Amino acid sequence: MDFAGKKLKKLPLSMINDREGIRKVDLQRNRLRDVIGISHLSNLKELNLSRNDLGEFPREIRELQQLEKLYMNQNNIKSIPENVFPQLKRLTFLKLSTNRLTDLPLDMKHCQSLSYLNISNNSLRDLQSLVGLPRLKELFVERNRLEELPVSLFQGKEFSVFKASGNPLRKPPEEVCAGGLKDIKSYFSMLEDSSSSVSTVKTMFLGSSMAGKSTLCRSLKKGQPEPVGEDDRTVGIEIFDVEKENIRFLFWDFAGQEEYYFTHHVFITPNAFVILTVDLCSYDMDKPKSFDENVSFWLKNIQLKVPNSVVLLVGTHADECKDATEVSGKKRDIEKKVKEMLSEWKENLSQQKKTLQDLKDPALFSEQIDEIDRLSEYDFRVLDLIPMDCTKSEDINRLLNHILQTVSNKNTFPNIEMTLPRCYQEVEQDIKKLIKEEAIPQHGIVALDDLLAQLKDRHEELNNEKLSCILRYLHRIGIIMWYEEIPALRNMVFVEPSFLISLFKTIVRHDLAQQLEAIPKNVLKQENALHIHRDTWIRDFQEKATLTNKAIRILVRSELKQLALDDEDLVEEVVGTKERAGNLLTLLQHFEVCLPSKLTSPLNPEAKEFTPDRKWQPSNPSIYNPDGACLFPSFLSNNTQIEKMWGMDNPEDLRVHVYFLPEIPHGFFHRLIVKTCSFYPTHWVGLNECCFCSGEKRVLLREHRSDTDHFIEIRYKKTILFKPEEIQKAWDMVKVIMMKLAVLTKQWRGLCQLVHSPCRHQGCTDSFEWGDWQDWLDSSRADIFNLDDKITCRDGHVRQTELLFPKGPSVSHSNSRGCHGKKSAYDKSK
Ligand SMILES: Nc1nc2c(ncn2[C@@H]2O[C@H](COP(=O)(O)OP(=O)(O)OP(=O)(O)O)[C@@H](O)[C@H]2O)c(=O)[nH]1
Repeated sequence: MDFAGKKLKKLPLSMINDREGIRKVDLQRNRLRDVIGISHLSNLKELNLSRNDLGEFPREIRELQQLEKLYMNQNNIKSIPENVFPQLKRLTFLKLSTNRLTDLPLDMKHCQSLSYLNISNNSLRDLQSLVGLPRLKELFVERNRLEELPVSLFQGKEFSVFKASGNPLRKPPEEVCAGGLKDIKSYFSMLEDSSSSVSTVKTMFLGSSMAGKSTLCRSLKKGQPEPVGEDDRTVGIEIFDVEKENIRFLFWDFAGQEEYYFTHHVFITPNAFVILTVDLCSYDMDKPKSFDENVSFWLKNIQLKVPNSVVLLVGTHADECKDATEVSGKKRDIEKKVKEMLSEWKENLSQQKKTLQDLKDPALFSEQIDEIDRLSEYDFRVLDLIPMDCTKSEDINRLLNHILQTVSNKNTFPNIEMTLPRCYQEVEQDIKKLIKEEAIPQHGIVALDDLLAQLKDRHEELNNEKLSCILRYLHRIGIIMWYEEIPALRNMVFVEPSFLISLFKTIVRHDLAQQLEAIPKNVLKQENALHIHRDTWIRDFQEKATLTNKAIRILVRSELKQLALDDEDLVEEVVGTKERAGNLLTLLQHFEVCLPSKLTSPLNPEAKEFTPDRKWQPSNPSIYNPDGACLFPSFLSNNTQIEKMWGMDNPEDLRVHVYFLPEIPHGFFHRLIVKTCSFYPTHWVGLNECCFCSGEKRVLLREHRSDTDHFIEIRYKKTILFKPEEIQKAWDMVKVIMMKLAVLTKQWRGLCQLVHSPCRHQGCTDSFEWGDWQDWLDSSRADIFNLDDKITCRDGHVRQTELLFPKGPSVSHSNSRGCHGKKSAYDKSK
């Protein structure tokens, strides 16, 4: 029986009276506060009570002895009485996520058949009640308040899924849990031998160029002022390992110049302490731009990426201000503007939620409303500004004490202290020793098998699985880099991250044109290049943001030479050979920093022959071309090429607008381009536009940023779309882009999106809002179009619906449903 979204406050009588017949009831998205009478349905097997207003777990449910599946997610349940679950002997599936549970009943372990349990998004501190559930296979406990997981939960147990992210975990630390079940089990088994408690804090120094980040890092490490020359700009990122009062700090000093922003994103990770450095002397209270560039830009980017960060504001150059009054005035001004910014962000979210809830049928937007709720719950904290003079010892010490105090506060940093098996630290130290003893090359690039073998020599008790688990942990906290998820790099470990970062720096740097200019003649010769080639490389880079693979090879080679590391094998490893791309490009592409520019690769002799009427198999489009080039979209400065290739916009183009809340993160659009263009080899890229082709089909992506709205426009060029198959093809292409967009969005946890189709009438500003569009992305079914369906916008323009939004197979197309502007278009529930 389907009673979903009927605004019910009580169970419908028709349902209760049909006592024995009902097997399955869907009551989701109503306003139920109780379910009195539910026990009459003695044969009920599936009950969906999600998204209601239940404040208590209804005891009556224990009478439903045939119940197999129970959905109680998204209510306000605070506690569950005893003696319910032992009665539900057939219950296999229980979803209790997004409630207010602080405890679970002790007798929960007697729910004998339970195999799926989701209790994510509650306030649970303890999972002891789950120990002993005999059939549990899938367990979700994300975003609770768990500090420890009971070891007995995993003993003799074969979970197929276990998810625990978003908890202040210390035992095992979140970085271990992120490795999955195997890593958790390995961790506990290694913990049995011996353990120790360690406190590690990754501390990220961010802020505009010349603010004083490097000065702070070096001075804090030394415990006294350490001047940095004005021309000693940080390139990329520098890492410092600093131990103070038994707390290990990993200082990450991020370069402040704009050219580096788009690679920083990769290294801004959760569970870190952020120090945002602002030059107080050059800060101008009367110019909003000054606050935007020096404070708000950084805060927004941190908040979008890691929305539960703790940020400490540090105001440097205080000694260069006129007097103490100027310093305190600027401190107050920055703090006030930050507060306004944060409350504006909260207000925007609640306004957006209200807009969705005020729609005629808010149930169609329930997932989007949940997303907004999720964002509102994040606690992004910005601590008061500490003014200082980095050239003064007492200021450095004052800051150091303040940092120590802040990270030791359990309310601010609940999980810096963690319990680790002793071998975790031993393996880390052994890796350092291996480098020192030259058993691992100085650059730290080592084959996984080799590293495992060497570590095993020192730790007979650890097998490969356990060692890999430790390596994964070290990667997650930033001590080594091991990109297991990239097939080409799976067997490669970078035990010296600073070396890898220094390779990044050879290409991603503010003075790249000068670097190219400085390539000496003899080096050019080695690559069979002439001076005139070098001039073209510089021009191509400045005008088209492309850098040829030859130039990349030369730059990296000379960087390696400078580091006294120019052995040929390493060069091959890093910069590649004629047959394959090196590690560096693989990584840059993996992080969506660049993409191979226009394919001019030679014909592939392995390619399948084309036979008419048979589906054609393209040859490998990602073949590496040593004479090719890389395009860095972030370095582009105009859209000239796109304007030529795309031509004029036409109101009849099929259009989708993806709105970003609170805004499009810096670098997002270019990453989307890299992701999408690697899929469509024929493409043109510009500053905030990109256009690509697939056969006759042509699509444009365009980024719009204004003071009020940020959105990405997807535009499918007007073609005559008559037949459902043609329309389907157009939507398929849009779908591919939106899928890439959704994948990318996962990297920014503080982000949510709304999708609109603008009215197709020239000059009309009305638009239609899509319902829970993620369902469309997830579904593999073809959309079904009824070409007679019409929809009317607020301004009275009547349009066929199939060119406004894709539809699920049985969407109601009736105009009488009142699909006017800003109403749901894609109805997932139908
Ligand atoms: N007088 C004074 N000089 C400072 C202070 N802090 C930093 N400086 C100087 O300002 C200059 C820039 O400092 P850096 O630490 O290199 O700045 P940064 O933020 O790391 O800059 P990027 O590397 O470009 O990101 C250096 O010459 C420092 O010595 C301060 O509080 N007072």
